[in-house]
Amino acid sequence: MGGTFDPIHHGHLVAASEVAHAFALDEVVFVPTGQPYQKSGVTPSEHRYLMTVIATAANPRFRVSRVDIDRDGPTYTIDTLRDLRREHPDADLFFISGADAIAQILTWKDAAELWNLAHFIAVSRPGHDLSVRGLPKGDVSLLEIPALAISSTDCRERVEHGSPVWYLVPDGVVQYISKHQLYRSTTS
Ligand SMILES: Nc1ncnc2c1ncn2[C@@H]1O[C@H](COP(=O)(O)OP(=O)(O)OP(=O)(O)O)[C@@H](O)[C@H]1O
Ligand SMILES: O=C(O)c1ccc[n+]([C@@H]2O[C@H](COP(=O)([O-])O)[C@@H](O)[C@H]2O)c1
Repeated sequence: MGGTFDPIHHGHLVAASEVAHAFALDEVVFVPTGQPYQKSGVTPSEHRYLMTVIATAANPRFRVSRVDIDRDGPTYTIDTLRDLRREHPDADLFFISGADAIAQILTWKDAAELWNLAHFIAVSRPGHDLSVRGLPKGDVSLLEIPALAISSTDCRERVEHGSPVWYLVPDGVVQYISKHQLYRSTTS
């Protein structure tokens, strides 16, 4: 599952857990982006990586990969999947993403080649249509998951305004955000 995870929240974790169950996956690899070229003002990757490690540590089937944060330059899924294929030459690879991300996938770098590298699984997300119109049949699966209307943007804004993020993100992530004073406005 690729994501910026700024911060990781329970929407991500429920999506990963539901897909792992539905597709009988051996493990889910969370891959925090290094430089998500379509987003600005993103928190340094080591913070996002460590929050992802904290959030997934208790689940023996969850793992976090550094392939994207250790690669220089903008993060493209084509490179993520090639790196993961190199690490796991015999694995069946699935790429998990939300309905909002899957809607954009044809705009991603080398989109036509992505389908040869993994099977794509799009999960439902409140506020976004779950549809594979225009995407290659057979290469993308859709999965309805319990709706959690949580976004990283909302979590960041809550912290900035002094509102709680308890139960939106795992407890360890609440504590990590507080310890490192992430998402505080620099002007206040
Ligand atoms: N609540 C959710 N339910 C289902 N999928 C989600 C949810 N939140 C995020 N996702 C999916 O998880 C992947 C990684 O998401 P990302 O790290 O960008 O989180 P985000 O909450 O969308 O962040 P931001 O608000 O900063 O854009 C994306 O494919 C996204 O669609
Ligand atoms: O490959 C691309 O061009 C591309 C463009 C936008 C997003 N992605 C990937 O989509 C995943 C979700 O991204 P984000 O920024 O919404 O968290 C993450 O793994 C990104 O690397 C990939």
